Amino acid sequence: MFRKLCSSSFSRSIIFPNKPIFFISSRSFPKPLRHHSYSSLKMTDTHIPDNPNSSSSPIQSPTKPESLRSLEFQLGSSFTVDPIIPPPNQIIIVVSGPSGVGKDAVINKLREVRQGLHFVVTATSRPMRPGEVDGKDYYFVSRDEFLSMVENEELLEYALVYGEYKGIPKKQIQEYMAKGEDIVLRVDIQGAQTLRRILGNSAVFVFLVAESELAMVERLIDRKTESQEELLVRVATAREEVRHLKSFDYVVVNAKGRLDDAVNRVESIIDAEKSKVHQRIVRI
Ligand SMILES: Nc1ncnc2c1ncn2[C@@H]1O[C@H](COP(=O)(O)OP(=O)(O)OP(=O)(O)O)[C@@H](O)[C@H]1O
Repeated sequence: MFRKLCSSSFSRSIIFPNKPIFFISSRSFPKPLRHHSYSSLKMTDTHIPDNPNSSSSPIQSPTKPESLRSLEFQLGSSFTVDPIIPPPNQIIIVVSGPSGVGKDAVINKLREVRQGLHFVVTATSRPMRPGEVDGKDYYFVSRDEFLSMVENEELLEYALVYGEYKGIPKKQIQEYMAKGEDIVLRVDIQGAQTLRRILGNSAVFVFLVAESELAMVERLIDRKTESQEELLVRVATAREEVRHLKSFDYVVVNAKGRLDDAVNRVESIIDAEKSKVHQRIVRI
């Protein structure tokens, strides 16, 4: 019996909780047929028109516009193409980790593979390294210029790192967020700690680690940008810095030869943040 109801002309009638039953006509707007509520309806109450040829004639189902009109009529409002949820908020993602774990390498790759991100260019008083470009890798400024930026409160945060100043220009973040872009900040652990105090939970903090201490030290040696004394300071500092992991939201392992995996992981974090029901709200 039930199968007969479903497969016969019954399928042309629409049953809706607490709403009248309609028959869909291809020509006219649906009119109420009976005033049954769904809960009071019994199978035996249902109007099943006799159709002796039901096995041979094709089932006539309502067209899509008819079905939509009928649903709108019963619900008492039209369907709109407006998004069901608002677009996700822009995020600030802070990528940090000890010296030599591959922060620059991960960020440079992320820049290649992901649209809609603005990578904040940090201002620094340190001299340019071979191959670095002013305005791309850093804004290279003199010590005096840097200190005047501090005085004018142009920096979100700044620090003295290995004897040189580094700071994040506020204006750059505000400008790109206004354009709808997400912001990526690349900072050392000290900078991340300060940013956590300033931004709280409004930003996403990612801690990059190498697969082992040895791997990290080898990467620094291979990079050939530090003297032996500088290497000693960086490696000793890195040992201490791993203890700050707990104040981060995510950790990503950047293993030797697996840079793409680390970048994919960072992308997944961005996607997860964008899918959150309770979005972070950035306040600068
Ligand atoms: N997954 C990886 N596999 C192999 N080498 C890597 C990987 N990631 C980074 N490197 C290399 O390790 C070295 C250190 O990386 P990078 O300069 O990106 O580190 P960093 O965290 O930005 O360091 P710092 O904080 O000192 O600037 C670079 O020579 C880089 O090319």
